[in-house]
Parts: sequence; structure tokens; C-alpha cells
Amino acid sequence: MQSLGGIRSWPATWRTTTASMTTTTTESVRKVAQVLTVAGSDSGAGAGIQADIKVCAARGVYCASVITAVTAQNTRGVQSVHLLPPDFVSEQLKSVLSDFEVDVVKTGMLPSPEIVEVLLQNLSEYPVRGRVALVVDPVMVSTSGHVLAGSSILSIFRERLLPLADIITPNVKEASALLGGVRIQTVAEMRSAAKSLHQMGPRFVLVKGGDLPDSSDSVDVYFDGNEFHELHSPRIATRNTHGTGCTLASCIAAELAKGSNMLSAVKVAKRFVDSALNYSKDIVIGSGMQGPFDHFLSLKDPQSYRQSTFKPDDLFLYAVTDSRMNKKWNRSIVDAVKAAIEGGATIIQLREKEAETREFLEEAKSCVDICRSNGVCLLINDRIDIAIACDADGVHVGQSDMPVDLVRSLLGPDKIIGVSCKTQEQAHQAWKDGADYIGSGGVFPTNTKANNRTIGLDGLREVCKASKLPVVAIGGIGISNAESVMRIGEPNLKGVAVVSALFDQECVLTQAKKLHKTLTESKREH
Ligand SMILES: Cc1ncc(COP(=O)(O)OP(=O)(O)O)c(N)n1
Ligand SMILES: Cc1nc(C(=O)O)sc1CCOP(=O)(O)O
Ligand SMILES: [Mg+2]
Repeated sequence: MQSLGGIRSWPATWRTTTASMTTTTTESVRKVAQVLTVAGSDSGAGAGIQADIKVCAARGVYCASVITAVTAQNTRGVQSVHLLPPDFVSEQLKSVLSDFEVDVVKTGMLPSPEIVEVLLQNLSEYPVRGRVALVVDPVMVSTSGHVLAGSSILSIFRERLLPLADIITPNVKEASALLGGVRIQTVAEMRSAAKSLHQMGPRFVLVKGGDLPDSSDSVDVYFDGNEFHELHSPRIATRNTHGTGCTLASCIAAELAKGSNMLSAVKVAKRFVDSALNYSKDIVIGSGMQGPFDHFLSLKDPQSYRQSTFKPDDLFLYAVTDSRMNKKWNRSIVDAVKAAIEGGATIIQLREKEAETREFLEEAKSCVDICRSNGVCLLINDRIDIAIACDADGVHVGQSDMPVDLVRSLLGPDKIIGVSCKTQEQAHQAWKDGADYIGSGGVFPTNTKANNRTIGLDGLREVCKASKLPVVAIGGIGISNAESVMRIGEPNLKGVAVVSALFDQECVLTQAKKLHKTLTESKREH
């Protein structure tokens, strides 16, 4: 079976993602990114249709809604459920699909096989194939334990809906139910479940491990049919977790509607949920065991949201551009950055030593747009002025560049600052001055940076041991030796930063993919 298969590539037109709707303009037409959610109503408004609409609004995307059931629920649980007649669900679907240019359909509570049937019928009736992406959140049990879709829907899910999905986002209980009750209690079992679910036909699978026992992190497993990605985040101690599943799936849908690729959409969505949980961890709404959280954190407290967007794990595959290399291979900075991200780069630094200011600024602005829509942070090397002017996520400075404390006072608290350190004293100072991470090298000799002192693996180990900040290794690193770097096994060594291994190459995408694979394998082994 084919998926709806339509993660649309946007036309090369102007696009903006701000507090308002995300739009593209082609001459006089302004197209708004649109999600259709097909789900149940939650009278407490923490989950279901209400959460979906709030998430899309918070992410700058329009959200139409088709209601499948009305639940009477609050923070104490689900008191009652009223299914809408399938014919009326069908009426709603026809109203929206015949009129709106929906980019992504997201499904939540589909409480009966008859309702799944009318959804499938409508999706095949309207000429959406090739345009619409389908995000399926196979909601079965509420967070309070109430059954929202019984076992009677399992066969139509497995046989008809899942094969059409671009991504499915079950939690471990739902994954287990879809797989006939298999045991899923470890990350290894989540991986195996993701693989089995992928065989049912969805293009991507995200098994959410929030309910996994005995783990200090919340780990989700993403599988694209070839590779696994483990997405870790610290558990947030709060009662306000009602609606996290709906929020995650809707945020994935919103990011896809704006044009993201799947992995980036998933990463952005996970960060959004973490930031919202963290922001709302102390709010009190309702008197029950499970409260809702606040989806509009970015409007109320942009700093808390922006600050938490940098995670040490973002240093995993750090791509640093080089103007000479891009010229040599006849590619623009923008193309180089796009390819690096597509290949798996987790953070980008523009290191354009010879660039003219005006031209560099324009290119940096384009790169900010690309990175932001892919959920990847973009830093500028040395040039604080350019970083401010293009609203980059931060800067990287060395020991002879502007001092970190001064950079911090110029950029404010929410920007990322990285500092190059070769010694333990420098590492300590970087922390005192308010840096976010350390770049340490040259681990091996390099031709990219003239007269660079090589500190070797021993020097890197020393810096890591002294550093309270996460560290990324740099200098002469590539596919052949990345594993030996990560093998030093210091817990705060989070990844490698590379220039020539990606950019002094014919195909940036291929090299980035290979390096990402090498790093993923070495992470698994150590
Ligand atoms: C991640 C990372 N680490 C180190 C450096 C080197 O910065 P610096 O010492 O300022 O040297 P230049 O890059 O400016 O030549 C870096 N750029 N990135
Ligand atoms: C920019 C930079 N900084 C270094 C440091 O030691 O701080 S080494 C370096 C160049 C890294 O390039 P490549 O990956 O091509 O060796
Ligand atoms: Mg510098």
C-alpha cells in the first residue's frame, strides 16, 4: 500500500514563520500552512481537538477540525464519551476537504471502525493524494486510563490506516496493542516494536517512551525504515502532562505543513513539548491528578522557550562551513547548509573568514530561515555584528576573539555562546564567563585552520574532565577517526565539529549521512 506520501516541498517563494501564520506568497497569492485534525473533543481542553488547535496556533499554522467524539472530562479523568454518528463525521470531513487546501491531516481519537472507514473513504474521495501528509496518533487509552478506542479498531488500523500514514506516533501501550500485546519495557524492545510497526506500512514510526519504567530520561525511538534515532530528554517533574501525545503529534503535523522534513519536524515537536511542560510545570488548573499545560509559552516567555532550544546533544554532528571550500566545489553557503542538515547535521556554524559583510549578512539570513524551519540551531563564527543582525541562535568565539563575558552582555541571556578551549584553565574561564559549550581541538592536525596547535585525544580528555560545559571536539576529524574521538568516553563530550569532512567533498549530503551513521553507531557501542 502507498502512503498519502505528500510531505510537500514548498515552492521557492518567500516564507516567514513569526507569531502570525506561516505563509508563502507567489505574487499576489498568500498561502497559509494548514492542518486538519480529526479527533475527539476534550471538555477540559488539555488534549484532543482543543490541544491540537492551540498547538497549531502556537506554531503559526491554521488548524481545521473534524470532531469524532465528545468527551466529558477534566483533570480527574474521563466521565463520559459520546461518539458522533459516522455520517456526521463524514459531513464534517467533506466540508473541510472540499474547501480547504489542507497540507497535513492529523488523526487522534478514532473511536470506532465505522469512523475510521468514513475517514478512509473521504481521504480517497478528495483529490489530495500526493499533497497531503498523514500523521496518525493511534489514541486508544486516555492518560487517566479511560479506553477511548477499543480493540475493535485494531484490525482496521493495522490493515487500512497505518499503511497510508506518513508517520505513526504510538506510546508503548499503543505500540504493544497494535502488535498484539508484545512486551515493551526497554529501549531495545521499543526499537524492535518500531521495526515491526514499520512493516505495517507507515513511512516513519515514532514510539514514545514517556511511560517506560525505570528510566531517568524520556526516550522516544524514531525509525525511518533504515536508521533508528533515539530522542532523549530529561523527565520533567510535573502533574501537568495531560495532552502531551496530542501536542506532540499536532506539532509534528504543523512543522510538516510548514515544509519541514520528518526528522526535523519530530525533533522540533519534542522540544516544543519539553519546553511547554517545563514552562507550565507549576501552574494549577483543576484539582485532579493530571493537569493541562500551557501551549502559548513562546508568546508569553520567549526567553524561556528560546533558551531551552539548545540542548548539549545538538553538538552531536556540528557542521562548520568554509567559504574557500564552497567556492572550490561551486556551491553556495545556503546549498551547503541545506545538504548538511538533510544529511543529519545537528547544529550549523557559518565560518566565512573571507566574506564581505553585506553579502555575508544576506546569506546568513537565508541560512537562519532554513535552520529555523528544520529545528537546527545556527551560530556565526567570530562576527557578533552579523549574529545580531541576522538573529542567529548564537556565536562561536575563540581565545583571541571578543571575550565571552562581553559577547554575553551584547547578545543577552537567550543566545548560545560557544568558546574554543585548549586547556583546563580556559575551560573553567568559559564556564565562569557564561558560555554554553566548549569547542576543543585541534584533536588531530588540520589544514583548515593555519598554525593550529594540536592537543590530541589526551588534550581533549583533559579539557572534558575540567569542563562543566558540554564539549564538542574539532580539528582533523572525519569518518575514519570520529569513532576514536567518541571512544574517549567522557560523558560531556557530545559530538564532533567538522569542516573539510563535509564541505571539502563533492557531495555534502552523502558525507553528512555517513558521518551521522558512524557517530550513531559509536554512541550505541559506548
Ligand atoms: C566548534 C568550534 N570549535 C572551535 C572553533 C575555533 O574557533 P576559533 O578558535 O575562534 O578559530 P576560528 O574558527 O575563528 O578560526 C570553531 N570555529 N568552532
Ligand atoms: C575551525 C577550527 N578550529 C580548530 C580548533 O582547534 O579550535 S580546528 C579547526 C578546523 C577544523 O577543520 P577540519 O574539520 O577541516 O579539520
Ligand atoms: Mg574565532
